[in-house]
Amino acid sequence: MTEKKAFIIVNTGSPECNIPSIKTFLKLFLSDKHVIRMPKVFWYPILYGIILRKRPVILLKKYQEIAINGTAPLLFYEKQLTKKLQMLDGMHNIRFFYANLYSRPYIEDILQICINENISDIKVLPLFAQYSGVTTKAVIDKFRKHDIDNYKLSFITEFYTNPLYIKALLNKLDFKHINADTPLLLAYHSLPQSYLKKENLYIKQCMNTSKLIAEAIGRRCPVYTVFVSKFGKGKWLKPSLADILQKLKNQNVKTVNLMSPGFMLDCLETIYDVKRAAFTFCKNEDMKVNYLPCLNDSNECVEFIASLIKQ
Ligand SMILES: C=CC1=C(C)c2cc3[nH]c(cc4nc(cc5[nH]c(cc1n2)c(C)c5CCC(=O)O)C(CCC(=O)O)=C4C)c(C)c3C=C
Ligand SMILES: [Fe+2]
Repeated sequence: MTEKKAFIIVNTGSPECNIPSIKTFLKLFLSDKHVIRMPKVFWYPILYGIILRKRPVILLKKYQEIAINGTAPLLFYEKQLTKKLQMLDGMHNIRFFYANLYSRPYIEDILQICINENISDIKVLPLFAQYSGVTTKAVIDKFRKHDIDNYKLSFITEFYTNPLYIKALLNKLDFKHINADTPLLLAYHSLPQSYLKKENLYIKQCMNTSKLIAEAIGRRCPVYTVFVSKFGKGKWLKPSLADILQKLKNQNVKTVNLMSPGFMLDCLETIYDVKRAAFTFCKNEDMKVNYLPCLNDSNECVEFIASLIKQ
């Protein structure tokens, strides 16, 4: 009998556009020890007393604004990407799934399907190009917690050096707009500075991703690494997107290109904290911003993931 195989792409997830779903999503996200490293006795009063009361209302409006056909963009693209992978030639012996850390379908749900269907070889792709304890490790630990005898479990991580990933990102750039006067800003999710001792690898990998992109475009324009989506108080990784836009404004720069290689799929963070934040700044300052979407369900992204499966 041939071995049954599954390939699972995994992300943080996104809630449905209603308050209870957003509350559950935030509760799971912000109770995860990979994400919040403060002792629970100090953290829970803030989480339950303030965040879970106030933030869902603010987020509901944002998720409603960015929804695609009523669905959060991250969930929309995960579904599309999985469908396109399943339709690829030569992949009919593999079942493709998407799963999430903090929203439906949860990792546990997909693992249960694999068990029910006697799938014994499971390959997991956490959709984070740069390794972080917050994201990649959270995915690996969740799968390992449910590890069961008699099935093979493997992970594909830290794929930022993969030439097909870089090629897929480059494909988003319009080379007509790449010149010495038009800086390219590359956005990655920020982290609290207090995490840096353990997360040195993450920063190095973000910087190296930017270097690989700069080299691939022949250093034809200035390239800046920026960190976005600071959450709460305290010091986070810098420079922020706002810091660099202000610096470029002071240098009289008129146009910038902007993309988010730290995110495979467009989501609240890329649409609000990257795209909208830059548009708002540039509108006020009379600058132009070309926002380049994430890889999402593009053919180049499908081709890149297919190459990982064949490895
Ligand atoms: C301390 C809090 C957080 C850390 C650290 C953090 C790191 C981190 N996050 C991503 C990717 C995503 N984050 C997303 C949403 C999100 N992130 C946090 C908090 C931290 N993230 C919160 C509270 C939320 C929920 C939304 C909000 O309240 O602003 C998402 C999904 C967004 C969506 O569309 O639903 C992604 C993806 C990375 C890569 C990362 C560190 C490397
Ligand atoms: Fe986040």
